[in-house]
Order: sequence, then C-alpha cells, then structure tokens
Amino acid sequence: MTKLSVNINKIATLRNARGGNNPDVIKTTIDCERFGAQGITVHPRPDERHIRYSDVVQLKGVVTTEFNIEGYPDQRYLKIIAEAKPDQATLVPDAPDAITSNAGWDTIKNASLLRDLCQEIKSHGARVSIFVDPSPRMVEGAIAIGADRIELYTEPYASEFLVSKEVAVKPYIESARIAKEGGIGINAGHDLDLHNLKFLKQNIPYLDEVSIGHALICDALYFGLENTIQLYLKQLK
Ligand SMILES: CC(=O)[C@@H](O)[C@H](O)COP(=O)(O)O
Ligand SMILES: NCC(=O)COP(=O)(O)O
Repeated sequence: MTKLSVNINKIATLRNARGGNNPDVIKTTIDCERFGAQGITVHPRPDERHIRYSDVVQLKGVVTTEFNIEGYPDQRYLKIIAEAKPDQATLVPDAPDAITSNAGWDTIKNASLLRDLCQEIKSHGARVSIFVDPSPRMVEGAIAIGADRIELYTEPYASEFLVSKEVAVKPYIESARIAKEGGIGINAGHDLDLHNLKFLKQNIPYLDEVSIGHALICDALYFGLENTIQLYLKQLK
C-alpha cells in the first residue's frame, strides 16, 4: 500500500499571512487525518516562512498517523528531530533561501556527512529518508550510507509528464528498482498532483509513501479538504 502523507506547509503559509491563527494548523492536521491522510509532513525552513518550530513541537503530540519532518540537516533541524522524535526524518539539501526544494542530494560527495547524520537521527528512533534525484548512482549512494528510504524528487517527473509521461516515469522506475533491490524503502514527492500521481503509482506499485502538499492544498480550495484527500487516496488504489 502506498501511503499518502499530507504536507501542511501551505496551511501555515496562509495562517502566517495575517499574523493570527486562522487557519489553525493543529486543527487542520487533525482533520486531515480524520479525512484519511495516512501521514503528516512538515518542512520547517530556517526562515519559518510557513511551518514554525513551535508548530512542530505541538504537532508531535497531535499526529496519530506517521509524522515526517523534512529539512536541511543543520543544528536547528537536528534539535527539532531530537525533540519531536518523528516517525521519519527526510533530509533535503536545500539552501536556506531556496524558494522550494529543487534537487536531491549528491549521496556520493556527501557520503561521510550523510552516514553520520543517519546514525544520529536513528538514535532518536526516526527512520531516515534521503531526498534524491532519480539517478541510479545517487540511489546506490543512499543505500551505502545506511538510509532506511529514499524520497525520489518528482519535480522533473511532473514537468516532463506534460510532454511525455512514458519518458517522464522511466528514470523513476529504474531508481525505484535499484532501491528495492538494495533493501530500502521508496518515497516520492514534489509537484505531485491529481493529474500525474496515478501514472507514477501504476509504474511503481511498491511505492511506500508519497508526500503531497502544494497541489493538494490548492485543490482543496476548489474541492474542499475532505473531498480532496479522498480524491488523492483514490489515485493510489
Ligand atoms: C522536499 C520537498 O519537495 C517538499 O517537501 C518541500 O517541503 C516543499 O517545500 P515548500 O512547501 O516550502 O515549497
Ligand atoms: N516531499 C514532498 C512534499 O512534502 C510536498 O511537496 P509539494 O507537494 O508541496 O510539492
């Protein structure tokens, strides 16, 4: 079964826009799980443009499905992981000023760093997922450093999908095969939506988890949050 982890960053973006607590991130999280979300993902960025450190601390006591915290593994992030003890920590190589995540790790050049981080994060009881491009070498590097999972960066898939879905999915099928043969789990995320999700799932049926935020929250403006979560779950059947 492929789990749907709802990334609630953009709920926090809307909340922060007016400085109050509407929408309430905690209430929305509880509702996302009630509507069928099988996980909650947050990406507390250094500038706290959306999810804040204080949100993560509160969410720890609220999330009843799987809690996934994504981020660049600086000391601030590692402190959050140590305190929140999420089910999964997804390491992303984002620069502090990145408008959004835009690449996976070079797991060969960063092998020593990532290996040490894996050990430290696992000591807090969290599964470690490494955000990678769909590159066999990068997947093999993630296996070598002891990651529990990879998260395939799917922005290139989403972009190419609009031109040729068969071309788009090809590197992901190969990367997922290598990860599976290497005995690690396979997550995917970034720019997945109601148009491209089903084809990815059909071609990688053993996908463990997709984390989806931006498109899902945008869709919820038109279809409602409960209906939208159900629509995404239907793409994963
Ligand atoms: C790693 C990734 O692709 C997303 O999880 C990222 O968290 C999206 O970040 P923004 O919501 O800040 O665009
Ligand atoms: N890891 C991907 C994620 O959590 C959400 O990415 P997006 O759907 O907001 O692009």
